[in-house]
Amino acid sequence: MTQMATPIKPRDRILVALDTPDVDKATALSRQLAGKVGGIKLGLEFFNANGPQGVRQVVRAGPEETPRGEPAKQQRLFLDLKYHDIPNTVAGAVRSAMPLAPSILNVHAVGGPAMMKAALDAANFEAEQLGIVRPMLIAVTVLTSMDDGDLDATGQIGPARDQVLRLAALTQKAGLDGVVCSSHEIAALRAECGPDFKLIVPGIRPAGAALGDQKRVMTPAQAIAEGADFLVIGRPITGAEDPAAAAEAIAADVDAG
Ligand SMILES: O=c1ccn([C@@H]2O[C@H](COP(=O)(O)O)[C@@H](O)[C@H]2O)c(=O)[nH]1
Repeated sequence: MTQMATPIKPRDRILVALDTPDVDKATALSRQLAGKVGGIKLGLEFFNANGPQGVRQVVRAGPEETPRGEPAKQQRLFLDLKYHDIPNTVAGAVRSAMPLAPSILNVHAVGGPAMMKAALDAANFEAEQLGIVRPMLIAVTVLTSMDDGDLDATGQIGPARDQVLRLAALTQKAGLDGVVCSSHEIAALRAECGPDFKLIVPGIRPAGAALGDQKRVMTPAQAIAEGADFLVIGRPITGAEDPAAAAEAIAADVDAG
């Protein structure tokens, strides 16, 4: 059983990537965005600068005022540390991350079945020890910054879509809850892996937004229409002059779609 089994509103499917080393900036963004989107994602840039203590500070930053003065709800957290190491080391990393009570935790699928199973066992064991719900455990397939040519250069067998499907099948067989994929693979993954397999999708760009280093992209409304469970969106929100307004515009678009 994972933390997010109930149906949710489209805007609650948006997780904002707070890619910054600055804990005060991330905290302020988290506070501004609370209630507008479904949660936040903290990754390598933030974690390497601020560690678990920084994560705690940011997730506790709810809206400054709640409608009836009740305590602010903790933000949903995707802890995006993309573990990829030998099974014993990844299991240890998962155990160490669990006290942060993330909603979503991830590994790289290319780490293989034994590594993924070790991560899952560690998450189950530690969740029981801590008396918390196990986070959704997902695996990264092919990074959304890579196209078929980039994949060839690494010696992996492309095209990207085939490699994503292969790694997703491996992930599902290992018992994990879903994958990180691009919007281009959603339809094929739904057909192959079924409706309950979670698809977490970065590489999201509103029409006309700068792609940056992303190569396999789609707009937020299109990706939701394709069937993404969660969208990961960073720079189009955090790089905007008014991040709260940018998040609200994207959320409204997604709700309308
Ligand atoms: O395949 C992947 C896996 C992870 N990411 C992460 O998502 C965000 C995207 O940020 P943008 O600013 O919207 O490009 C970022 O934190 C990546 O580390 C990904 O992009 N692709």
